[in-house]
Amino acid sequence: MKSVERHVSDVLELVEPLAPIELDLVRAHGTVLAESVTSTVSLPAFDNSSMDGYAVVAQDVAAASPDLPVELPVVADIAAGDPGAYAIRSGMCARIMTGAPMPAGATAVVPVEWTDGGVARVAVHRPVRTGNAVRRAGEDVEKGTRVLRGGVRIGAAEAAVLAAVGRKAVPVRPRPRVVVLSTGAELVEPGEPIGPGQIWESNSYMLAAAVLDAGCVAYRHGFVADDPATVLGTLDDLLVRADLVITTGGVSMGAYDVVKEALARLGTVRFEKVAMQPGMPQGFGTIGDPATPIITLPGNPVSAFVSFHLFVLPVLRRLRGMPPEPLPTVRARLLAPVPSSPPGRRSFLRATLEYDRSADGPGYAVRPATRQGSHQLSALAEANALLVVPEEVTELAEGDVAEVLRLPGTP
Ligand SMILES: Nc1nc2c(c(=O)[nH]1)N[C@H]1C(S)=C(S)[C@@H](COP(=O)(O)OP(=O)(O)OC[C@H]3O[C@@H](n4cnc5c(N)ncnc54)[C@H](O)[C@@H]3O)O[C@H]1N2
Ligand code: MOO
Repeated sequence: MKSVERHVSDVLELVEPLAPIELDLVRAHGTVLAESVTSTVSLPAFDNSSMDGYAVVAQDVAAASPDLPVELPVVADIAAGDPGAYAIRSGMCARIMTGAPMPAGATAVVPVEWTDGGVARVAVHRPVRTGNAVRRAGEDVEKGTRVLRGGVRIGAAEAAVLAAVGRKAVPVRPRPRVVVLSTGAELVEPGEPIGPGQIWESNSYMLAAAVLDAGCVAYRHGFVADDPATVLGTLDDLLVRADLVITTGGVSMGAYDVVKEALARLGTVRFEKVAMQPGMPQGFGTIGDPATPIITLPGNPVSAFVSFHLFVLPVLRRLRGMPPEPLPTVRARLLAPVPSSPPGRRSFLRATLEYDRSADGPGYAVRPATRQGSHQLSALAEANALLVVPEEVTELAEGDVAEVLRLPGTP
């Protein structure tokens, strides 16, 4: 059987980062910057006050005290946004607001709280250091320097710095468009009546949500029945929308394993067994012209979920222009044993990870769920992590330390 690592590197071969497009800042949220951004301006662009108060020559108020305040005439009143070119000399001051440009000649700002707040004349009660409450031009960003590296995801802070340096649009890699298609004759849309032997379809909802959580656009097609011609026809119609297609179901050994049957004929999709539990039967390749990458996940819901997080997430990261990292890993002490794990296959057990302050010192602790079946969605919904049991390990005792993958969206 194929190793997990080998399968990750094989599926990653399917894709390249998407070609950049120019997007308005509002729409760029959640996309990934395609190249570094250099500022054409300094920030702040001009010396300005960080407080409401009075711009002074610091030496003028060096002797100021509550008992012996220094009184100065106020020769200007400068608000934020004031375009005027003001200047002061020793022996005078200007009232100034936060963000307003410093008048030429001033060396510090006295906060209004240290004065009597006068309008024509002001009494200053305390001395200030040179530079007090002054934000210098360029102390945040120097003109010509890089403010963001290519490859960063545009979130709140990134949007702020881009706007602050005056950028309206940026080159980004767009959100990948991912088509999700389930297969199976037993499937019924949730909300519809259900008959004998039927189940409500859940994989396409799960995967569409996981795709959205991964910063991509999801097209949930729902499901098609177990008929190769229908599967191929449906896929053909969906390809125009897709940077990646994900299917679930129909990849194992069954008599009606429709995805395998339909796609194996094309010769561009490989079906293999990966040495893991759950998620053993996997397929990947390309379909259509131009070739669109496709990853076919097993139908068991927990198997599809685990496979998505191990194999599809790195592919989506690469499409977005990010390093195709695996899920973040921590080592954690087991709070309960793992009685058995299949030899030769790596188990990914649903588990709850918590930060623990036990007598042995603080660290992570992990509790494997009791229901580990590939169909047991309730345990999956309670889990925030996947506990990894290596191929050569068949059981773990309480207190053993193991590797744990943190699922996205967990604190
Ligand atoms: N003889 C063998 N049987 C099976 C093997 C094997 O090696 N030999 N592998 C097992 C493993 S492991 C898995 S995983 C499954 C994978 O099967 P398929 O990918 O072919 O999936 P299906 O047979 O279509 O469905 C499996 C299971 O999941 C339910 N399912 C499918 N799609 C959905 C959906 N969209 N929403 C909710 N539930 C879904 C389906 O009803 C089945 O119960 O094969 C094992 N068998
Ligand atoms: O490997 Mo399957 O994916 O056990 O359920």
